[in-house]
Amino acid sequence: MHLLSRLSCSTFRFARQVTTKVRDIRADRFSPRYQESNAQYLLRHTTGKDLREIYRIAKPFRKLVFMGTGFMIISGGIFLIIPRILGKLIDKYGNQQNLTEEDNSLTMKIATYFKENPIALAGLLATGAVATAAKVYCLQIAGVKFIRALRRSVFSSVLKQDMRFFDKNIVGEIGSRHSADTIIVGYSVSTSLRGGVRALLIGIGSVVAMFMTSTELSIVSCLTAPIVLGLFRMFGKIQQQCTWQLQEVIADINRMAVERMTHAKTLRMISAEQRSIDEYIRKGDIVVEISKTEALAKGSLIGSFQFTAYSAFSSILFYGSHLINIGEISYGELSSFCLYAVMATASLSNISGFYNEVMKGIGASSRLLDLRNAEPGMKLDEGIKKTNITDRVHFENVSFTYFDRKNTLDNITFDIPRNKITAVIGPSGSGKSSIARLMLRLYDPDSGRITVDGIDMKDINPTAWRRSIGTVGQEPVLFTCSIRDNILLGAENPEKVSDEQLEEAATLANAIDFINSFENGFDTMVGENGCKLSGGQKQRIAIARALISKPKILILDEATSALDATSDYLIRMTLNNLLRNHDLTVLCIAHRLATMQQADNVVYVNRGRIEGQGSFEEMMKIQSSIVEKEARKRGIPMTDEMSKVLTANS
Ligand SMILES: Nc1ncnc2c1ncn2[C@@H]1O[C@H](COP(=O)(O)OP(=O)(O)OP(=O)(O)O)[C@@H](O)[C@H]1O
Repeated sequence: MHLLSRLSCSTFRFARQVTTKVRDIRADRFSPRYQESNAQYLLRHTTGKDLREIYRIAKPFRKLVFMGTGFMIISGGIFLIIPRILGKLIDKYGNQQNLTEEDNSLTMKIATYFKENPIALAGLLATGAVATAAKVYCLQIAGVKFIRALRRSVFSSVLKQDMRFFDKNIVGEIGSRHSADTIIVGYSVSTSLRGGVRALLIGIGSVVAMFMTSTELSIVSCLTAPIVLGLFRMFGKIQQQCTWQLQEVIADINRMAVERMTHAKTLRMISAEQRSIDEYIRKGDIVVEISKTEALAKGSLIGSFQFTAYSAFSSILFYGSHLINIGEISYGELSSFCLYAVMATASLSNISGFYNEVMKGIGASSRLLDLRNAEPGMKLDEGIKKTNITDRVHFENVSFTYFDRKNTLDNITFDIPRNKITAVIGPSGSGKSSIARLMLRLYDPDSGRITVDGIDMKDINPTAWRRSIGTVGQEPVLFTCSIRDNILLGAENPEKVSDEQLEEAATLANAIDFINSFENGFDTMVGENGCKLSGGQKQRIAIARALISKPKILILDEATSALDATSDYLIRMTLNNLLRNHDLTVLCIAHRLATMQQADNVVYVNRGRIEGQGSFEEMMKIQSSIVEKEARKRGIPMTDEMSKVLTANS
């Protein structure tokens, strides 16, 4: 007893040290974001609602789960009965001295039958093996289907979020969650659930069989149960904390690795490879550090468990041989008891693994369900389906601010009339692209309103509206597929677009010559984010993508900034032709007034406010006063050269 109490005291002391270590790692290394994700936080926030939701996602595959569980019961039952049969056979055919009475029990009859028909015993074992294989198959497929359903719902929910969601969240990390966390949840609902339910069934079955075989020996074995449970509780908790922390750090490492590998060219240009490698190694060190603590907790748990189990076995054997001597039990019964005790011990260890995996799965699922259930502020497909402009788009006292920023646009009022080119010019960071984003209804204004032919933009279906707009952004984004597929992404029904239409869009965008110069023409792969193309080529493909659906509205945000003077000129001519021959309304964003000669109306934006608007000629007249005002604001002496600044590069 004294030894036991000393042992438990030192174990508690050790556990306290490990817990403190975990806390220290957390405090030193993690931002509040990580701290929020610790075990208690996640458990507190994992509600019955989450579990019900997991059940709802898994519901379509319940047939497979039930079949798997059925096969598990069959195989578990077969393997549970075997030790009992073997024990009976040892007693009957092993010259047993203490067997005084004739055994007419059902188990003995079954044992005798199998002794006389060994092929039937082999058949029973084979049935158990087939049931095990079927169980693994059913539950594994259920797990894969569950992961697919969970991923699908998380992916579609993330893609349907409004822009403010993406401003607030780190996309790389969401990507990592989407791939890693779904696997963890899927693993816990399939593999660990399979192992856990099996361990639970076998564990309960073996304990019942132990009591049926010898109550006295069972009581002796059960004396160690509180120690085992205490050990599980202590070390299991530490292990859980480490596991959750590991998930957080690994998500961060993945995000960083993908980002740095994607931008390897930029890293090379700024010679930041080694710094990135060092950062990666530093983060990897944190993983090792947490893993060491986890391994220490795991090792201690297994070691103490082994110690307790062997002590219990020694007691069973000592006490069991005493019971044989006094004729309380037989050799066969002691053998059966030992086999059941081994099974119960193995189950207990499996149950602890299962508990850890399920806790891991619950932690991962609560984060995934948060993503899945996030409600977008703006519904993608609700509202009036407006797809053209009959009069004008009107910005009326519009103010707008991004998350964590102040006054991006401040009380702006201007018009974008139908069939005209409206240019928005102004210095960098003045809010020009934000106007384009509001026009696309990527965001809604904080105050004021934007109307299209008198209809408030907030009542317009964003998807239908955006489909009617062709957009070329400042940094054209291409996807990792062929030139053809990149252009077709702009079409509502790509399968209905003919090769002639594709070539027409490429010709209008002045892209056809370079596309034809490639060996595979439109089927040339553009590489990750178009890395196999030049900036100007990417921009021209983006212009072709914007033109493929023959939009009624075009938004060009510095759309020709990466083009040479000739390509720029040719595209401007194309737009002029389109304007003349088609019903086209254009919002064009540029830094310099000089590039906006074709504009019907020019709006000058500075620091989120409109500081002047009028025709190109009118704006040319007032531009030097704008530059002068700006120079005065910044305390720069005005020179003749500066008044030409807006016309530079014309
Ligand atoms: N997603 C965002 N979240 C927070 N702030 C943003 C976001 N996008 C832009 N901003 C900020 O809003 C302001 C206006 O940005 P905007 O992109 O509209 O400027 P711009 O006039 O188009 O600049 P540029 O000519 O350099 O492209 C800037 O101060 C910018 O830092």
